[in-house]
Amino acid sequence: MTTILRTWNLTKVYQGKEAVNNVNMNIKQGEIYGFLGPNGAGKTTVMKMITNLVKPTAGEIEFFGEKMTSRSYEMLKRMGCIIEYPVFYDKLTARENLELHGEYMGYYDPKALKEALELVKLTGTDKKPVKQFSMGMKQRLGIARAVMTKPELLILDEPINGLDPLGIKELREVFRMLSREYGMTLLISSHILGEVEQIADTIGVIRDGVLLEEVAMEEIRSRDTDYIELITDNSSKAVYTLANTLGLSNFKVIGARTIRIYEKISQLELSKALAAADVELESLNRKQHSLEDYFVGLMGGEVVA
Ligand SMILES: Nc1ncnc2c1ncn2[C@@H]1O[C@H](COP(=O)(O)OP(=O)(O)OP(=O)(O)O)[C@@H](O)[C@H]1O
Repeated sequence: MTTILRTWNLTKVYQGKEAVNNVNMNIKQGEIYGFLGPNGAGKTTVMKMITNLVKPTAGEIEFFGEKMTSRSYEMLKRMGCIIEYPVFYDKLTARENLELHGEYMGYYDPKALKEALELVKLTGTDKKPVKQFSMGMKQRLGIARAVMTKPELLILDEPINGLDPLGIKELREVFRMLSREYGMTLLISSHILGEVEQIADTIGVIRDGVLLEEVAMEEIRSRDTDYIELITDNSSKAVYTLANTLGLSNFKVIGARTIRIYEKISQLELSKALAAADVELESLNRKQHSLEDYFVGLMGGEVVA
């Protein structure tokens, strides 16, 4: 898959403090990239640098293999974005707002406008002034505006903030449609793991301005295995004897007395092996190494699961 956006040691210093610190990000064409991190982690700042709203202190951004500068206007036209929250002319209707945007962008295509409104299910309400819109409708109108010009990369900063469960569900469907049917690449930030997990193909985890991990969801899911943890009252040698007696192939010895077994064993097998290896158990725990454990651990508990 082609990498369409890449950052190299992207850094932003505000008043002597690094808000973003040497971030190397890789976003592939057609994927949904979930940008996960607690409040103040640096997500918005990264997105602002990508969209040329903030100048990087150091580092580079490459879009479709070309280095971006503050004058890369043509490249910026290939991106759509909603950073922080979408702002409209409140007294104008939804349609008028989109028309104005089209004019401003030098892009006016009534068919694209109609399609964008349909996509976010606002067709019937396009003649209402935006001031009568709910938060969710404004968010959807913002998306219609961003996708109307058919960007290749859509950047959305915490798009589900302030939405009710139905609004969140509808928006999730819009994201999936944009990705699957339109082949659009999406960069979506959130501090809610559950949200990112449901839609992202790749997750980038940021904390204190540092990108801690960038990993495909598929890979994370394959790590998502159950295990049994046995703590014995013997030495590590006894732990290995136990593993041998059980004929284990997928296990890990952790510390001197603990063994994690990643395969299914019956209670009977275990009792027999314990007796044969002359090992006594101090405790046995069945654990699930879940996505939640993984991310909450990574974020130091600062992310909402
Ligand atoms: N204009 C600015 N001047 C000074 N500091 C700033 C500025 N913008 C952001 N920061 C600081 O940079 C850090 C990263 O902020 P940023 O808004 O990028 O985080 P975030 O992950 O998007 O969080 P949130 O979800 O709360 O917006 C924070 O410590 C923030 O206070």
